[in-house]
Amino acid sequence: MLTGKVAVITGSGQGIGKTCAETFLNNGAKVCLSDVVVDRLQATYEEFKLQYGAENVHQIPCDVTDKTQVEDLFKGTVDTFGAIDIVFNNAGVGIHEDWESVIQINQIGVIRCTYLALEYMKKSSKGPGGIIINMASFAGLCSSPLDPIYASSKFGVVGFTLSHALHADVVDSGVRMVALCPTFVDTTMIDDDNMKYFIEKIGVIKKEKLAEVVLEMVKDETNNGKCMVVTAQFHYYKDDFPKVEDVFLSTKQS
Ligand SMILES: NC(=O)c1ccc[n+]([C@@H]2O[C@H](COP(=O)([O-])OP(=O)(O)OC[C@H]3O[C@@H](n4cnc5c(N)ncnc54)[C@H](O)[C@@H]3O)[C@@H](O)[C@H]2O)c1
Ligand SMILES: CCCCC[C@H](O)/C=C/C=C\C/C=C\C/C=C\CCCC(=O)O
Repeated sequence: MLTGKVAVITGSGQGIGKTCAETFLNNGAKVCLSDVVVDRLQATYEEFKLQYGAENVHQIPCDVTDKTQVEDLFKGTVDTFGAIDIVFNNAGVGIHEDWESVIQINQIGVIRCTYLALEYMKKSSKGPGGIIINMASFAGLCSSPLDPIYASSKFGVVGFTLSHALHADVVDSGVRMVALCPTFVDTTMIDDDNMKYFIEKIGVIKKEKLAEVVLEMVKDETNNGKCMVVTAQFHYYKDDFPKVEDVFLSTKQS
């Protein structure tokens, strides 16, 4: 159970973010919903307020590419619920004509939210500690020619999360930093003819199943610096990323 815990989820007006919000609420957490699309956010907020009570759900519109809005998101959550224990940096876009905005939203947005959330969560700032889950993708672990920019943004999230988890600012902060790499999930993001071939080959993860894995990640207090891979068949922590000291210590000098 997550009773007494407070979660912030970016991009939670629909899709994976909305389903994870529902799973957190069902497990006793208070949730601050957030999205750049305000009418979608409002509709989800109204739905959850009826179901879970106004004391358990809050909404703050936020574009993760805007520093002031991200600051207002975390400050507003603390003002409302008193603290932040869980941040799910989920907001993202798929295939998009403006490649620079994909990097801005999917990669720089995650980095910005991580830095600002940490200020409210780390124990040295009298925060409660907790977990920051950064949404990447299986496309952040392998070459995927369908959209090199999307893949690049997600490789960036994996690299940032696994590296930042080991940084001095994080290791003693009481905050765990974890990356999430699912294959295709049943949201409108994958409504694209170019993906049909791949989807037929590897299948689709149900949002509800992914949300259960996210819940498992929240409850696992030993997962700092790990990367969770989720497929339609199974999920596991990928543990074969070399650390920089492993690379140098294992390299024979000629
Ligand atoms: N659906 C998949 O197959 C899949 C697989 C792996 C990873 N992902 C990742 O999961 C995340 C959620 O995707 P989804 O499938 O639920 O898609 P979705 O389109 O249903 O949801 C994404 C949400 O993010 C919001 N958003 C977009 N830009 C934003 C911004 N600048 N600021 C704040 N919110 C913004 C959207 O309004 C939307 O509500 C994304 O990061 C995506 O890359 C999706
Ligand atoms: C096996 C990769 C599954 C990635 C799912 C993903 O995050 C959903 C993304 C939706 C749109 C993004 C655009 C590109 C798809 C990325 C990878 C497809 C893999 C196929 C390939 O290019 O070889």
